[in-house]
Amino acid sequence: MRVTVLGAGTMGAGIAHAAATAGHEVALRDVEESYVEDGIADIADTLSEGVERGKVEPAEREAALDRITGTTDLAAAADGADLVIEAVPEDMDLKKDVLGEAEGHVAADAVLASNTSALSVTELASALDRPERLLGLHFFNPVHLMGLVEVVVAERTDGATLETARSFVDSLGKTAVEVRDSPGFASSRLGVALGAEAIRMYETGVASAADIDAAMELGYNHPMGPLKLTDVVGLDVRLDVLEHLREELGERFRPPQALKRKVRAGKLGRKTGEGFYVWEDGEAVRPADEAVRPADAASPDDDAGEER
Ligand SMILES: NC(=O)c1ccc[n+]([C@@H]2O[C@H](COP(=O)([O-])OP(=O)(O)OC[C@H]3O[C@@H](n4cnc5c(N)ncnc54)[C@H](O)[C@@H]3O)[C@@H](O)[C@H]2O)c1
Repeated sequence: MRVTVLGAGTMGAGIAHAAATAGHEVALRDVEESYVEDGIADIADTLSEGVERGKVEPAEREAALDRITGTTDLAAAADGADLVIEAVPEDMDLKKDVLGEAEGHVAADAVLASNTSALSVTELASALDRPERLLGLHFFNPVHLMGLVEVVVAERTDGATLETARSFVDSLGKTAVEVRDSPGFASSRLGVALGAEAIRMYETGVASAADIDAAMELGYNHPMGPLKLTDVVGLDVRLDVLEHLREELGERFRPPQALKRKVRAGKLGRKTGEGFYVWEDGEAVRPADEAVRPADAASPDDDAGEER
């Protein structure tokens, strides 16, 4: 398959890596030459780590890199594409423009896909002449290690588009879950619901951060507890998702006060060195053990009058 990836950032480079490793010809496009080069350098580094760990044969690394062509030229990138996946920043207007422009360069039966985390794929499709050819392909970071892809079926996605997308996901050795286009899809909606409840338990003093996480890790075999995972994802990212889901789905997604307070204080988790844990060299070294303020100890249902 000829696959065009738009955006050579974290996710675009990861998707290009996964597709090339699976034997697809990949065109990777970004707006600046240096961004394209950085994306390809990241893929080369990740493949080198795989070789060092004995997971990737040196010849496989070379073959995968040979299958990737970097460019800033959209027409060249989209030429002959069977599948175009956009992984540009999470902005509705930008994504509509990028998909609309790409549609003008591909055959009528090419499939278009968005890696959006949360935007409505149905709304993205409204910008296209052939909305039935668009769906969501929601990859997870780091793409080369994560086994899941959410296949997001928009209102007008047709069967042939879905079939092509499913066989592409299969070819990557990943598992597709099919989700109707709805806020938070399946993964983010459930993930933030668990995270938000864990934060409410933390702020009302039900248990310490470490014990809440241990309950899920040891009692439910989650590889990482919900508070530590919130630190890894970024508290600001989680807050944005909760605010979006609250708007779309209602008050059960209201962000907890402790989350808002930490974000306001710049305690965004691993990337800033503190969230629910203190982080050093990418590792959680101890719980942040912040004193719980009396206001937080009130029932989370008592803060209906809070500012937003
Ligand atoms: N980072 C994650 O963990 C994650 C996980 C799942 C989904 N996503 C989604 O994937 C998308 C990309 O996220 P990211 O983290 O890779 O962002 P990023 O900022 O790392 O990369 C985005 C890239 O797109 C490029 N770009 C901007 N305009 C472009 C255009 N017109 N054509 C081509 N490239 C263009 C930028 O220069 C940048 O290199 C977002 O929609 C995000 O919500 C991110």
